[in-house]
Amino acid sequence: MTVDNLAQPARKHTEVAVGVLLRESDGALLISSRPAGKPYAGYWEFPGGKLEEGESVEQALRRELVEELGVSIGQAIPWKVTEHDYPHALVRLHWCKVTAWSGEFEMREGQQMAWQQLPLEVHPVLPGAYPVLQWLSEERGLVFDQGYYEAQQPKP
Ligand SMILES: Nc1nc2c([nH]c(=O)n2[C@@H]2O[C@H](COP(=O)(O)OP(=O)(O)OP(=O)(O)O)[C@@H](O)[C@H]2O)c(=O)[nH]1
Repeated sequence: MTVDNLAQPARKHTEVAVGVLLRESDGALLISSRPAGKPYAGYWEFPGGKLEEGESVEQALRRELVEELGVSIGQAIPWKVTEHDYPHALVRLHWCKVTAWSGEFEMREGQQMAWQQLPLEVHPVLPGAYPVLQWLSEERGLVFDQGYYEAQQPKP
């Protein structure tokens, strides 16, 4: 262990379950805007949220999608795990694919949602979602251009 490690306790990860909802008819993906009052309000992201005490990723995702969008998901298929270090939190994102759900979409937190093809037309996109856009692009034989999304970030 280095002196740095002793001086600065490791930041604790915030575990987050995130759903990539894929529409069967055309492969469109669901993206939603972060509600007012949260960090990065107005940024577009994949729906999901933090795990609560004792919850599995699938349980948290199921709960969050009811709370945010009013839909009940079928199976959450674990896909990948990423980490992102934001000024407000060090997050570990558990990405799941979801291809089945029931219920009508309702924006229960005053957010917006959009079914999108790649590259996304909505902006700005939360940087923590870039890796997923890259994997989805690769799966579809498309080029992922991070610069396209970075250019749409608000200027400081
Ligand atoms: N839902 C979601 N969160 C993401 C994505 N990418 C990403 O970095 N994150 C980060 O993961 C964390 C998720 O927290 P959240 O604020 O959405 O969770 P929550 O609904 O449980 O929030 P709250 O209980 O604090 O209101 C945030 O730090 C957010 O910046 C994404 O694509 N979707």
